[in-house]
This record gives sequence, C-alpha cells and structure tokens, in this order.
Amino acid sequence: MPRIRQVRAYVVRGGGADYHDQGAGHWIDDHIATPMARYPQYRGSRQAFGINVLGTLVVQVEADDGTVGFGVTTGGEPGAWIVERHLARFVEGQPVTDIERMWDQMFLASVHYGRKGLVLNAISGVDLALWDLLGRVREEPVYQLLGGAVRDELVFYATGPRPDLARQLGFIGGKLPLRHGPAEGSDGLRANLAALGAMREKVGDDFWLMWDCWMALDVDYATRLAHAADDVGLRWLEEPLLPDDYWAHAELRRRLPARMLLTAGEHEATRWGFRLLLEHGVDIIQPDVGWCGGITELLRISALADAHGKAVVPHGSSVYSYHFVLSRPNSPFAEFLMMHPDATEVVPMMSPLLADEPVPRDGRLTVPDRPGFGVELNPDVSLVRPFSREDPRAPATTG
Ligand SMILES: C[C@H](O)[C@H](O)[C@@H](O)[C@@H](O)C(=O)O
Ligand SMILES: [Mg+2]
Repeated sequence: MPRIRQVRAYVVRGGGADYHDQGAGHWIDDHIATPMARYPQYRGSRQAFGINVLGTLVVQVEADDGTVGFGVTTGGEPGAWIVERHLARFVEGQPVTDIERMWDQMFLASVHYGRKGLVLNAISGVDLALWDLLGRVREEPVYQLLGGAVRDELVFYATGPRPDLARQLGFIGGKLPLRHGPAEGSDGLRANLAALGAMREKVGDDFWLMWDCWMALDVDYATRLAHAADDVGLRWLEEPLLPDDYWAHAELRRRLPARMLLTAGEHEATRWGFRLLLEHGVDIIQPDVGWCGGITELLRISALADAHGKAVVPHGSSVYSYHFVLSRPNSPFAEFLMMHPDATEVVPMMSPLLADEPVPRDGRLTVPDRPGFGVELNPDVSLVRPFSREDPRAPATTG
C-alpha cells in the first residue's frame, strides 16, 4: 500500500463548500433569523456579520504512487494554516490505510485549542481527503469502504424558500429558512406563521414542511411558534437554540407538541457533542460531515445515535454525506440544499467547485459507482495555497 507523500491546503472563494459564500440577491442571505438578529444592522443579511467569512478549504493528500485524494469543507485561510502547519505532520509518511490513527493523532494533538469549530472543520477536511484517497487507491466508492449500500438510491428533502417547487420536483419535503426571531416580536412571529400557512396551502397536507431556525430562538419563543405551527403540520423545528445550551434543548423537547420533532447538530462536533444532544432530547441529529470530524468521526456518531434509536440525517454536504447516508440503516433520507439563487431549479450544491457533482432527479439519486467520493475538482476553479511549505511559486495542481 502506498504512503502519503504530501498534504496540501487550498482556499477558494465564491460558493463551493462554504455555500453561504454567494453573490448578492441569493435567497440564502435574504433576511433569515439568526442569533445576531438582536442587532438590527445584522438582521437583513447573514453575510453582514460574516457567515461566509471563512470561505472554502480544499485539502489534497497525495500518495507516493501519484494518486491524489481531496476533501472540501468550510475553513478558508485559517483552516489551511491549521492543516499545513499542524495536522500535516500526522499524515505525511503514513500508509493510506491508517486513517483511524491519523484521525486520533490530529484530534488529540489539537485538543488544547480545537475540540470543535474550525479545527474540527480542518480535521474533517483532511479526513474526507483520506477516505477519497483510499477509495481511489482501492478503486472503490467510499460507500463500499463503509460496508456497502443498504438502499438502492437516496431520497431527499429540499432546503430553500420554495417547498412548493420542491414538491413539484419530487422531493419528500421542504425545509424553509425561518425569517423572524424573538427580536422582531409578535409581528415577526405572526409573519412566520402566515408564511408557513401560505406554503401549506400551496403544498397540501401530506408534504413535509420544516423550519430551519439557525440557532435564532429561545425556549419560550420556540414553544409558542411550535404550538401554532403544529396546527399547520410542521414536521420538525430545526436548530432553534444555541448549540451549547443542551439543557435548553431538553426543556424545549419537554414543551414541544408530541408529534413535532426537534432536530439539531449541524454546528455540533465529535461523538461527545452529539452524545449531549442525544441525551438532551434531540430527535434527529444532523451532523455536517465536513464539520463534525469527517467520515471517521461520523461513523462513531451514527452508531451512538443508533444505540439511542435516533436517525442521522446529515446536514447537506453533497457527495460527502451521500456515501455515508447510502451505507447507514439509520439514515433514511438526505438533505439537498437548493443553491440556485431563487431555489427554482436543481443545481449542484457546491457549484462551481466540483466537476461531475451529482444532483437528485425527481428528488432521488443513485450514487455514482466511481472511486472515492466520485468527484473531481473543477479545473476552471483556481486554487490558492496560502501556506505552501514548498516554493510558493509552485503551480497549484488540481489533480
Ligand atoms: C437555510 C439555513 O438557514 C442554512 O443556511 C442552512 O445551510 C442549514 O441550516 C441547513 O440545514 O441546510
Ligand atoms: Mg440547518
């Protein structure tokens, strides 16, 4: 088996893995409730407070036989620095097979300043690249490395402002961004409910409708919103609270209507973080495989959830979660983020970063049987390697 010769970290701006990094006029930056909404100047746009401040991090790992694997996540230049200046030393020179040991060393060596957030994004990026590389070396798709498919195809719900179109496109449900939080008072709450009611009229009674609250609420507001939304058949309330307030999650679970699900996890990391969410009332966990610790940690998180009888529906991360969902019995469906600026058509989630990025058709997807995660970097996307440990004039290779 080949050994890893080099790890390289690149940054990319404009879409990609940091999918909030979009141009003006995109729905994903149009008055969506956030914890920052208590400050009026940050209420109309999440980019105004820096939701896209990091940008995309691309990690390449090259083996001594020339095979190159890559992974992508949100991390930008600080993430690239962590990869090149710290994590690379635990990967370079190692057999491509020894992913568990590399993961353990990356995590333990950074635990004094990492544990979650950007460092776990960087570790996840390296981990995804390692799984991609192993698949390419073994000429197998990642889902085969994970034990094979437990279903023939994936089914998706769609995230975006147009569940009515998502229903026509064959998705099993539509997750709306919540637009107003506590800072906008009763008027905002009424506007939320009016929008939900109008959408329910458009999609009918059987189509799933969910709200993504992006950490914007408190227990009292979420309780009042949920009980009113229960009359409209809201299927789940997603990430209503700040991720670290596990105790508020437990209290909100106690107050929610019995049939409404509480979901969370996209901003959580590691098995320990998800253990807390599972033990504090969350019904479906939604780790992002590019943020929670990568495939290696998500395997542990998923098994823990299964032991709790809970489903794992990863936060949309394109092919990086599709291979995982395909191979897990307790991942019955997946998320697809509608990244067209008006959410009126299906476009690749990480556009323009990945060539051959598969997208659902009629809300379904058969994962391509290509080695690794089955995608290549778009050769038209320029990769910048800000912390090269070689001659900085060396051309950035994408292959
Ligand atoms: C639509 C939400 O506000 C976020 O932008 C979204 O990325 C995330 O929360 C999701 O669940 O897709
Ligand atoms: Mg979400």
